[in-house]
Amino acid sequence: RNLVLHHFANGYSAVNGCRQNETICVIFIFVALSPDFSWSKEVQAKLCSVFQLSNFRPLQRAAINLSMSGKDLFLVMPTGRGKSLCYQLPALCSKGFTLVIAPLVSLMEDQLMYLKSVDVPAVTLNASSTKEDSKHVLAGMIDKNSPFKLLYVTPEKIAKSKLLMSKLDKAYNMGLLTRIAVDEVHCCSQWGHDFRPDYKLLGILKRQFPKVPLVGLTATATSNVLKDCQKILCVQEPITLTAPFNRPNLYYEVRFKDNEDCTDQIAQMIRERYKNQSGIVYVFSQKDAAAVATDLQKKNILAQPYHANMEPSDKSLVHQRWSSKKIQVVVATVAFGMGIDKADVRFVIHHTISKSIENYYQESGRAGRDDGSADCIVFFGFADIFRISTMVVMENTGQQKLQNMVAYCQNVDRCRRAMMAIHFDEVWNDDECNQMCDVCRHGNDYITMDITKHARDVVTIVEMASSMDEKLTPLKVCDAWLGKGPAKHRKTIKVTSLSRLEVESVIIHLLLHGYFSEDFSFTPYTTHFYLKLGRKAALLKNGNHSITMKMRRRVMSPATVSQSINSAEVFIFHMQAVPPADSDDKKSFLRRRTKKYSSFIPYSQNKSM
Ligand SMILES: Nc1ncnc2c1ncn2[C@@H]1O[C@H](COP(=O)(O)OP(=O)(O)OP(=O)(O)O)[C@@H](O)[C@H]1O
Repeated sequence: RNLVLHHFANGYSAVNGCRQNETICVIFIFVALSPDFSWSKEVQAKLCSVFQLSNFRPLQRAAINLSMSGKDLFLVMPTGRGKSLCYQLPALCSKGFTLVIAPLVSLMEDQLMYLKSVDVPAVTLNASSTKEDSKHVLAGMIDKNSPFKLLYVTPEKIAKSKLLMSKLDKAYNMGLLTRIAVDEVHCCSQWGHDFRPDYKLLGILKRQFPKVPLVGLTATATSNVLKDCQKILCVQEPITLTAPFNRPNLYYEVRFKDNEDCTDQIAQMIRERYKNQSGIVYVFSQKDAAAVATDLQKKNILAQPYHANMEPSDKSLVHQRWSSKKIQVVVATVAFGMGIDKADVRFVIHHTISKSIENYYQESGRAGRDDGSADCIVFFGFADIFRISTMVVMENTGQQKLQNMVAYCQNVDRCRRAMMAIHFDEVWNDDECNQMCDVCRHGNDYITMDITKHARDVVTIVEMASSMDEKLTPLKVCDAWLGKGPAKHRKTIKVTSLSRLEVESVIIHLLLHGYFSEDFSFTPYTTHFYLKLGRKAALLKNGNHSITMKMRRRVMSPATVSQSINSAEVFIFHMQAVPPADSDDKKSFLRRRTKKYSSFIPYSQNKSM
């Protein structure tokens, strides 16, 4: 047991979400790490001769051995680490065939193309299969000589095709249905980031074929999501293998959008820093995909849009052109995702924040699959928060997940990996980041501000509006506070001296901490987001209540920096010099220095790669 724990402690693997006795689970995995099973020689030989790989990556051997020995398994492994091998190799080393459930036809086609290239017989049954193909596949399922080793189907097919279920039944009774693999298993759970209703019906597989081992694969699932998947799939006591979530080669950074459009900045980065390198720019909507791609093209960048509303042939053309480096950048909505297996993606830039940390981890994880360094940069814009908030308004935990993503972006003092680790139930030691996030690299780039007075002022604006039966969008609150609102309000409002970015940061802080909350209003065509007083707003009536927030120096105007004169660390960290004793000199000294902060060199350009 100590040996196993030592192995885990060194990052090779981890176990969680196990309902079994932990010791038994650990022993299973310990045993599974052994290279001495009856199938081990064949597995090793086919790894080299068929898949042309020389070694297993962490957890692959354990997953394959557990699956070969008939255990039900959940495998949580970061995107691009080689989950597919964990069911493809066992399929090849067993009699009969493995049934693979995958969410997208395009994903299956990519897999089939790959398997064909390595001579592994695999077929698919989906809505676009011809009659002839379907007939051939259905006959093959009950052929003792198994003409294929893997059968890919969509969950819809399982739910809708009685013919398929009856053939599976026959194959089961003949002992030919050897294994079931459920790819992107988190799609079963409504709590996951990509729920698909047809996945909910997959419990039928374990109920009908209880003796067939099932492996569920995903790149991102919290233990709660996995528990939900276990229930939905009717799997009694699966072993869960969780690879460490960390991708040490990815550099995480958040940049503030200081005006609504950050496309110029993105274009500059692509032309200079990422010259001739492949990447993805994720955007919020189909309209944004087209607009940003056009903007980049105008700047002589080979970019093309990709979104769900395009013809399938156009989508695969963009994918192919990008994979073969005919274009440099895909400007995509989240529709460009599952099944993207390009190894040398050097940057994933989010033009708009993702709707949750899980989504962000997954989307940004498409960078650096070859283990080379890659950048994951997200542009954090005030207005985007509310666009996304109205989009996820019907989702169960949509607002909470979005708030976590916003907190990730607003954060200035915690390692970004540490923030992600919380979502994957991992304990993270910040030292291990190795300065591969903007916070760890520029850790002291923030000031703690007392924002109590500011909070009172802005809360009063919303309170006043509400007493006049007026609803204010967050943008209107900003404008009003900056003295730019309708003339009738100006006399009563205490205009702030904060800059626009500071105003936005304070409002976000108050929203995240319950001083404001969201107030949605629905019309037949759209959903509006208004700010209303939150559960903690009343605390501000108490003279002793105070609120502090940490803010990046770069975001702060000279006025604010000098307001937070308590920030002796400003002098120590940045100036490495003793500030003038005289307070006027001190202020002008600060002003000079702050000017410098606002012209910070972008982080990723600052790093040596
Ligand atoms: N042991 C290995 N050694 C080297 N490369 C490997 C190994 N196993 C898998 N790979 C390669 O890693 C790449 C990603 O594999 P795969 O598509 O299975 O990842 P994945 O974990 O399923 O990712 P996703 O979550 O995006 O579906 C493939 O190109 C595959 O050939």
